[in-house]
Amino acid sequence: MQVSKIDCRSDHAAKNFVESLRNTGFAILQFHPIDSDLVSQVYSDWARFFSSEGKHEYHFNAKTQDGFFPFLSENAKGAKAKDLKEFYHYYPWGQCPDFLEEATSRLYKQLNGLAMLLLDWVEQESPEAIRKNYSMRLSDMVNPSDGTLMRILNYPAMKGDEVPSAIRAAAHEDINLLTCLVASTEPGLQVKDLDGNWHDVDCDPGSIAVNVGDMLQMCSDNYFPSTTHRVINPDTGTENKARLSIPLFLHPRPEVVLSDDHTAGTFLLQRLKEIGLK
Ligand SMILES: O=C(O)CCC(=O)C(=O)O
Ligand SMILES: [Fe+2]
Repeated sequence: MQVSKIDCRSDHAAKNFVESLRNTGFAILQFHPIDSDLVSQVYSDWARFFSSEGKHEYHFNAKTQDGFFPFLSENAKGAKAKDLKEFYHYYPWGQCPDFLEEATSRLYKQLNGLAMLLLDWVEQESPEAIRKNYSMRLSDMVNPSDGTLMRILNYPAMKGDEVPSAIRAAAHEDINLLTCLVASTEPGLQVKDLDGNWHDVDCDPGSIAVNVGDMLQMCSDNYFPSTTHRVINPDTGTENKARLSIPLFLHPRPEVVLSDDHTAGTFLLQRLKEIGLK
């Protein structure tokens, strides 16, 4: 299983992108419009945040879910051990340290803009029989939406005393419609094929990985697969560095209908309970 790399400048970008989502649940974007200097700045600013004790003053709000989630807060659905990560949920309306606000909000806006284009590509390239299941245009489900969040993740260097079964991010599927993941500066992301084998996602620094979440799988009647993925631990020695990554999770407004059984709101609540965040 090889996740395709898409040149966003190509005339065939939309078709190739959607074909890759359909086949693997993932696509890697190259030559995309996200400003790489901004990405570098956001990474170095947040590395500073995670290395400071001040981070604990921004502890997440359990009701609104914005803020800092300390190390070992979250487990993947059904996983016993907690993931070896700490992270921050950034929403434009939520709490954010002053020194991070300007660059972080700029990156949020850029990623959100890219995501609208990608949803239009998905819409345009969906077969008519699938498109008719969408309760509205896909981009209208999330534009605007207070639920879309940017997660800044820090996987600290391994200390050697971790629970043996714990990994950086245990196998999971994303809950939301589509995820735009700013490539990490370190490897580790893997995707699972239908036979249960794991494959490295060859996501060079500078690229953006995009993947289908459960909500798009649901509203496309399983046409697009919400593929299982995980982040594995580094080898010990020189490979053992902290790893940062930044996914933007596109969440429709709560009242948006996804299927006969679920709105985005009811589905999200069910999943947050399953992963220990509610
Ligand atoms: O860190 C990564 O590369 C992936 C993170 C991820 O899959 C998630 O937070 O849902
Ligand atoms: Fe994920």
